[in-house]
Formats: sequence, C-alpha cells, structure tokens
Amino acid sequence: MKVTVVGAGAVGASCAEYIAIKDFASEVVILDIKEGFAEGKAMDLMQTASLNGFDTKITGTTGDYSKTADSDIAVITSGIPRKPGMTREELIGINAGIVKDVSSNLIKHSPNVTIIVVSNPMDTMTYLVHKTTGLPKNRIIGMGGALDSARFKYRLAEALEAPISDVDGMVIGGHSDTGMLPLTRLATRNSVPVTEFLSEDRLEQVKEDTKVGGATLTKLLGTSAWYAPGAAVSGLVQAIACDQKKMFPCSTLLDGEYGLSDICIGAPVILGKDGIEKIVEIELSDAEKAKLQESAEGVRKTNGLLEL
Ligand SMILES: NC(=O)C1=CN([C@@H]2O[C@H](COP(=O)(O)OP(=O)(O)OC[C@H]3O[C@@H](n4cnc5c(N)ncnc54)[C@H](O)[C@@H]3O)[C@@H](O)[C@H]2O)C=CC1
Ligand SMILES: O=C([O-])CC(=O)C(=O)O
Repeated sequence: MKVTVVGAGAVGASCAEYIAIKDFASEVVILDIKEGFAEGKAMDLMQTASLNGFDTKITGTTGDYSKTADSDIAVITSGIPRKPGMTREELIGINAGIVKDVSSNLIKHSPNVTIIVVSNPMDTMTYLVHKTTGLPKNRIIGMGGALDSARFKYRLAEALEAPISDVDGMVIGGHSDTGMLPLTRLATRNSVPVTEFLSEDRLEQVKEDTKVGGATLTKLLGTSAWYAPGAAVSGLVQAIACDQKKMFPCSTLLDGEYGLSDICIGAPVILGKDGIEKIVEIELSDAEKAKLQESAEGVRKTNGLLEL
C-alpha cells in the first residue's frame, strides 16, 4: 500500500506521522515544492521509526511526481492555511490553482489513485477535483466531517463532563464556520441521547463551539490546526487501505441524495477498498433538512468562484 501526501507543511507532516505510527502502509511519499522541505520532514519522521516502532518507509521529494508513481491513495494538503480573522473561503484564489495542478500531476503517475482532498475551502476543492480530473466519484473524497465530528465529541464530552470514549456524534454539511451541521439530536452517551443530559441552551453552545472549532484554533495558533486534521486524514486513509467499511462523514459528490446534486458536501459514507463504497442517507428532521440546504447554498456560492 503506497500513500502519497502532497504538502509537507503542518497538516501533511502530521498526517504522514499518524499513518506511519499506525503501521498499515508499506510506503509514504511526501511531496512539496519548497526545496528540500519534504525530504527533511521524511528524514525526521524516519528517525522516529525505531522510537515509535513502525516499518512504514517514508521518503520525501521536491516536486518529482515520478516518485509518487502507482500510489493507491493520495492526500492533497498543499496550499495556504488561513490566518486569524479569515474564512476558509478566502483561500480559494490561491488554493484552486494549486489543487488543480497537483491533482492532474498525481493522476499522470497514478491513474488508479484515490484522492483525499484536505486543502481549503475543502468542499469546493473536492468539487474542483471532480470537475477537472474525470476520476470516478467514489475515488474523490473530501476530509472535513471526520475532523468536525471529533471536535463535536470533544465539546460534547466537555459539556457532559464525561470521557470522550463515552460519546458519539456526527457533523454533516459544509466544512465552513457557518455551514456545519452538528447532529445533536442523534448524539449519544453510551447509547443514551445527549438530550437526556444537556439543556437545549447547553447543546446550542456545543453546536456553536463545534462550528467555529477551526477558527478558534486559528486564533490561538496564528495559523490553522494540524494534529486533529492529520489524525482525521489518517483515519480515512486506514479505512480505505484496510478495507474497513467504516462510516465517516466526508465531502462527496451527491447525485440526488439529501435532495442535492452536482455538489460536494459532507454526508455519511462507507469507506473501504473502493473509496466511497456507499453514501448513507439518514432521515433528517425538517429543521436539519433546511440547515443542510442552507449549507449547500453556501458551498454553491463558493463553487461559483471557480474558473471551470
Ligand atoms: N479540510 C480540513 O479539515 C483542513 C484543511 N486544512 C487546509 O490544509 C491546507 C494546508 O494547511 P497547513 O498544512 O497548515 O499549511 P502549511 O502552509 O503548513 O503547508 C502547506 C504546504 O503546501 C506546500 N505547497 C504549496 N503549493 C504546493 C504545490 N503546488 N505543490 C506541492 N506543495 C505545495 C507548501 O510549500 C507548504 O509546505 C490549508 O489549505 C488548510 O486550510 C487544514 C486543516 C484542516
Ligand atoms: O480552520 C481552518 O482553516 C482549517 C480547517 O479546516 C480546520 O481546522 O477545520
């Protein structure tokens, strides 16, 4: 199993590290355009192998896509992150060109690759990869909901004063400060709906804290987060590499599901060896349906800025 990670920055390196530590891939190639950067990150990570006990071979390259040839999975993290006060959508001007260029180079050397898009604005970047590569839709996956759901569980556990392992919950919709839809109605603590334990006001606070999870960290760090994003990507990569048939909310091209078409947005999917093997349609309340439509309108507005 060969995995390429494009972008050796904060998220790319974190993602490569978690993939290596989980020790399911034979090879990880990191590619960046900054001279020597990916080689340096790869060497540093390889020097953790004896300490962390993994056998994954990590190599780095400055822009040489021939080194990525025959990758099974490629993760795109190349592009600029936001600074405090910015939205993810503001990154489109620079990141669209990068993502388009990177995905076409990847496919030249790995025609059967499954691509996981991380660069922001992620739903629009995932749509761009669909529009420009011609890869089948099951092999283009946007990472956002897995991260947002992890943040949702963190906030739920905080409100419940419970360990995170007690808590389950999912976030669907667009990966944006306003478009996320944390499904509080379906969240549970050991199978018991969290609505049994938390007031409506407290749940509303959990929802709002979850939606601005990325912005909160960006304000604290001066750039956007990387540990949880890297861990979330590694979870998707592992589910595909190990054919786990796990369910994650991912940005996927919808074709009528949830009443939406010609848009990539977060919905629950089953991930296995064929990438997105199924889009799971869950019954939403009328209020949730309306929120999802609103979220989709936001994503479509950003998609409208693409030069296709
Ligand atoms: N979908 C999600 O949940 C998340 C998305 N992100 C996004 O991921 C992206 C990366 O974030 P960070 O790693 O923090 O940024 P970073 O600045 O640390 O790393 C980005 C790397 O991309 C490289 N790069 C730029 N153009 C390239 C090209 N054409 N080919 C190869 N490499 C290129 C840069 O040299 C840099 O090393 C941002 O757009 C950020 O908004 C970040 C966190 C979560
Ligand atoms: O907040 C950002 O810009 C990066 C990101 O998507 C996240 O951490 O959720």
